[in-house]
Amino acid sequence: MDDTGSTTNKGFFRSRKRVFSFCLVVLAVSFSVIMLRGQNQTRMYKIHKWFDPGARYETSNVEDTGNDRAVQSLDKVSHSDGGYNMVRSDDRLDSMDDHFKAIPDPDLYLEGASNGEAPSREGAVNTETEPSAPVSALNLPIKQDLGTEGVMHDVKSVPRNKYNDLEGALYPGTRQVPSIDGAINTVTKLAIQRKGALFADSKQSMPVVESIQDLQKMSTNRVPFRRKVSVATRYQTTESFISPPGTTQAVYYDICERCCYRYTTIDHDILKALNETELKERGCRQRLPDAMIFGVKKGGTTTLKNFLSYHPDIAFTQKELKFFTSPEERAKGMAYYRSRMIHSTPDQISMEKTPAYSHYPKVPGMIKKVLPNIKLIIIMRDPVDRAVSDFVHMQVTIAKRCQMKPLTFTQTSMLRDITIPEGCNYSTRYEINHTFEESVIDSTGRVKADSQLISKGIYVQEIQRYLKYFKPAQILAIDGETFIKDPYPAVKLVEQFLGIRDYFTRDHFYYDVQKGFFCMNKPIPQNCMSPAKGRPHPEVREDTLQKLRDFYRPYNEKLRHLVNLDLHWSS
Ligand SMILES: Nc1ncnc2c1ncn2[C@@H]1O[C@H](COP(=O)(O)OS(=O)(=O)O)[C@@H](OP(=O)(O)O)[C@H]1O
Repeated sequence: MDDTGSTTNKGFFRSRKRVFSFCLVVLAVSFSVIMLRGQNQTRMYKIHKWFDPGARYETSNVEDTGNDRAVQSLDKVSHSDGGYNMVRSDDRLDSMDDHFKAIPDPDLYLEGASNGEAPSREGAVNTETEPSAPVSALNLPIKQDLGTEGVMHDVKSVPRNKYNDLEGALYPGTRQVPSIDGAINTVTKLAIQRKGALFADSKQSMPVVESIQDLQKMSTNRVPFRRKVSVATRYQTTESFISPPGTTQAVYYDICERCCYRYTTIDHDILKALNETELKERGCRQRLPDAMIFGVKKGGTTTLKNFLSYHPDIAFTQKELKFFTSPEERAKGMAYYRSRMIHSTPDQISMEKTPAYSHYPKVPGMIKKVLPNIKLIIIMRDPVDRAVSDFVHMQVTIAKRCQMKPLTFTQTSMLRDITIPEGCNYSTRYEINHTFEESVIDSTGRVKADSQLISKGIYVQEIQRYLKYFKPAQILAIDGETFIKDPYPAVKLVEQFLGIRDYFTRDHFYYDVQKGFFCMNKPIPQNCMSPAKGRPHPEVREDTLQKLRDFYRPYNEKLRHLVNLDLHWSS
């Protein structure tokens, strides 16, 4: 044995230096082989993740494009008569901008093309041709049986008059919330027991809630109470602790190691971007959306977005980008659109949500041109509830625009007591009047089918427009009413649909009696939507409700067949 310890090739290995160099070369070669294999495996993972029935990625496409799936897909699509060809081009984003120039502005539909008039109800329904397949043959990938999940429950009306801001205080009326029996599931009970006590807000002199029994009693007796988060509660984060949840300052949770942002609470802007260095380290880039929530307005889109934002495999752009509905935004081009997206890691799905995308007829065609493989999610609720919710939303918006803030609770309890200044009602198509009834029923007693409060509830038409461009398997429809009563099955369905990790568990969610809705308990405890979501609704006259139900019935019936969902509100 020589001084290298080797028994072979004495000539070559006669010095330690040569042995060391040899080892270095071997190491370098092995490392390269491992890296190459690793890359291939990543590609395979992506293919597996995205190749489900209906997705239109091709193996070569995915391998070529690597991590930047959506952006690269732009250069492989060009339109020809009757279809989409795969072509190559170098000026990918710019070339796609040309597509927009050829497409009429979607706003023309809603604001009226030349005479300022919106199309009639018939016109609206027939603006687009019917999808090529008969409606009954379409089978969207959602067949939910959400009733078996354990926390489905009856709904009861309980008073909700405890809001004291403009967002939440319009009406002291009633709202539908789940009954306590069904709502408090085991997980919530445990959470409450673990916390020991919930405290009443001293200002409102509401009772203290100390046990699950107290909670049940109060709910049965319809006693309002507020929860105060204990100031002593701290959560382990790698960030320095700023302030506890429930206070006005945001707390940042650096608990998603592979994300490009820190989490904060739903009341605040819930994702906070990392700094430049951190973004680089984690391979973060802005990417065009792989998936989006495209509707419907007031369907529960924000709650779904917020919940999904906490999934480590999803990077959800928080702001509604409204790119496809705004000519000004589109004029800025695709590179600009991408620059508005949140940073995502190569393994994350990049998402945005703009509910208006479902309501503008030309939008599906535009999306198809630039994002042909996108996965689309629509969440729909009873169109009658949607209309009331939209009415309240519009009143708040008008009030804000007219600088009527701040208003006290009594002032806002009924907007009919407030004189909206001339020129304040900026949206004539909505025809927002003092009462809901005046806004949706005309002087002859008929439903105002042209009003956007009404037309935005014709979901079957909206989905059909998307089905002209996208395969059914690219669209996931969620029943927003079921989602309100229990969000868990819906988020599981989304995970499945997107092909991402099985992350959410039941104990991510709990029913918050004070809020009257489900909130998140994980990864951030007691994380509810802001008062702008779940506003009290006005009482609506029974005959108005009946007219609206009659109006929507045929559309809902068609919708039920189309999406293959058991929509309890459809008949
Ligand atoms: N968990 C939870 N918490 C609070 N609110 C919830 C929740 N789940 C669904 N919702 C319902 O979401 C409705 C608002 O819908 P959107 O977020 O789509 O509205 S918007 O179009 O973005 O303005 C909102 O409508 P309103 O009740 O009229 O405010 C809620 O009913």
